[in-house]
Amino acid sequence: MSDVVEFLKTRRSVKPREMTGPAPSPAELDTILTIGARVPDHGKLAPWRFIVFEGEARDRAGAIIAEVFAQKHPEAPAADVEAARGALRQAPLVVAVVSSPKPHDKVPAWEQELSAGASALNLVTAATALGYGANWLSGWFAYDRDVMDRLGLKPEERFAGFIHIGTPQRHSSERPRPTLSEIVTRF
Ligand SMILES: Cc1cc2nc3c(=O)[nH]c(=O)nc-3n(C[C@H](O)[C@H](O)[C@H](O)COP(=O)(O)O)c2cc1C
Repeated sequence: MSDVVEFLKTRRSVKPREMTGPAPSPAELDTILTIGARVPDHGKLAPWRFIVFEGEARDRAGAIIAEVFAQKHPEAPAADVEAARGALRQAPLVVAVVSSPKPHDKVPAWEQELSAGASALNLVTAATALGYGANWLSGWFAYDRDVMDRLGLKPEERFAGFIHIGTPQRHSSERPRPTLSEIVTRF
């Protein structure tokens, strides 16, 4: 079996709390983003874009997330506000995948959204192939219009997810997978 097949058969996500620095170097990040942009994309519309949160940018984004959370939950305990503030702070690098569908008479928005999902998985796969840990996560703030606006999303855009990337501190245990007989039928 080729190394690539073995890699794909055994790839596992890493929890952000089990990641530490270093983050990918600038050259490695370029490689990861380049692979993220190399996905099936009907009509070559590039219906996705990436926002990189690294270093103190994670704190600026966290301050926005915490502020929106506190406004909407004035009774929330301080610990919950702090958890919101730390949403993007565990991994040293977070890349948001923004689904950015373009009006098109032949390519439905659904296909463009699927392409954004492919892009998110390619980022996870590329980071993992370079020896980093990665995890595709969302969270309430990924769907909150105020957070979305303040992180720079246009009205038609949504987050496909946040890809947390860092150096794994330990090996992730296996996760149950569906058996093929549960998910495969033959027509
Ligand atoms: C769009 C999307 C959002 C996700 N959001 C979360 C999340 O917020 N929290 C979480 O624990 N897992 C979330 N996951 C699941 C993880 O990315 C991942 O699938 C899971 O940890 C299993 O990882 P593995 O199959 O890559 O090993 C999300 C997955 C997708 C596709």
